[in-house]
Amino acid sequence: MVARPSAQSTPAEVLVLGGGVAGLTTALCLLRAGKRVRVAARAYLAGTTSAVAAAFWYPYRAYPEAMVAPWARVSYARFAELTRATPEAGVLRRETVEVFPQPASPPAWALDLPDFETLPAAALPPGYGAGYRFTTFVIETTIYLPWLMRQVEAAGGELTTRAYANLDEAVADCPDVVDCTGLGARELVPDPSVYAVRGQVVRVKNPGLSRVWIDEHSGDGITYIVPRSGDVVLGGTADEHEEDTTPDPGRTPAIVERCARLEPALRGAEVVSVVVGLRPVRPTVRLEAEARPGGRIVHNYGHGGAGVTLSWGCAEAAAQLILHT
Ligand SMILES: Cc1cc2nc3c(=O)[nH]c(=O)nc-3n(C[C@H](O)[C@H](O)[C@H](O)COP(=O)(O)OP(=O)(O)OC[C@H]3O[C@@H](n4cnc5c(N)ncnc54)[C@H](O)[C@@H]3O)c2cc1C
Repeated sequence: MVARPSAQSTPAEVLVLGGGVAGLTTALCLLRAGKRVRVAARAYLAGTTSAVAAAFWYPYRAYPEAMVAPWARVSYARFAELTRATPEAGVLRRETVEVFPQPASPPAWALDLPDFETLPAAALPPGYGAGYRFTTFVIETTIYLPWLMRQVEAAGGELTTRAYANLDEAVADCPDVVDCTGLGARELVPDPSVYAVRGQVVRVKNPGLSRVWIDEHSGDGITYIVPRSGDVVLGGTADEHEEDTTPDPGRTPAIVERCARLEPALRGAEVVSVVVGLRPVRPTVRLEAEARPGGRIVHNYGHGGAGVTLSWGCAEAAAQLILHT
């Protein structure tokens, strides 16, 4: 599926750097708009953060909120379409309950979700002071990322494996570049404001669950339960500036226990795998065009803990910058 760079008969009009969810979605938007596109990435699939993501629609650790909400809304609509018309993409519609230890105001992104509702106190698990219910989408990355790659190729895009040392090298290859390199942007751009927030998740066999749970605020670590078709992703951790991608077996029991307090059926569930990824966090998502000698770069990176959630909104905005500036 993925080729080394080759001499193309017709050179690409846009070079997309990055083969994670940001790069592949951006490439697809550009191809659908009629551009000839080459994707170049150091790694695809299991070599990306995108493959580790839980990956449910939920704006988490991505800024500024005023931009994140509209980008997330676009993705919400695209994922809804995929569940309706494209089951092979691996996107599941899921009821979600988010709980809080204290009373809480709804976030800005929640206000125009079609079925967002505040839970009555009687519907909350013991010890919680507030909660919401809404529909989210779970993106099964083991299915969705290969599906995106197939879509890119079917639309005429080329997927190549190559690590670029800097952006001038990329512009020398193609004057229009979209930079979707996630944490890699720190060295490539270079952009020292991008940093890693390490996340460890535990995948267990699904004992028959379908509801997503989120508890971000109970004080003993972010907790989420994300049922997929064959397993459940249990999270998690959020370790600022930590970059060791080796799973820490010492943290797995605490993750499972926190989740089992919300869904007792998880107690004793068989662990399938434990994986770690590095969220590409930045004070704000970088989505803008930058002129460089001989060409221009559209940046689309720094999506933090919400790169899947923002993928379609940011990809469409990045494609617009290429098409109309
Ligand atoms: C544990 C965990 C759980 C998460 N859960 C969720 C969730 O539930 N929902 C959600 O929305 N988000 C979630 N996220 C966040 C999400 O995974 C990221 O925001 C998203 O994957 C970032 O996508 P990306 O394409 O920008 O980066 P990546 O997936 O890391 O892709 C970057 C690409 O750039 C390439 N690259 C880098 N440098 C270079 C270079 N110099 N030359 C060429 N190629 C280069 C890489 O090889 C790779 O192909 C989670 C993250 C973690 C770690």
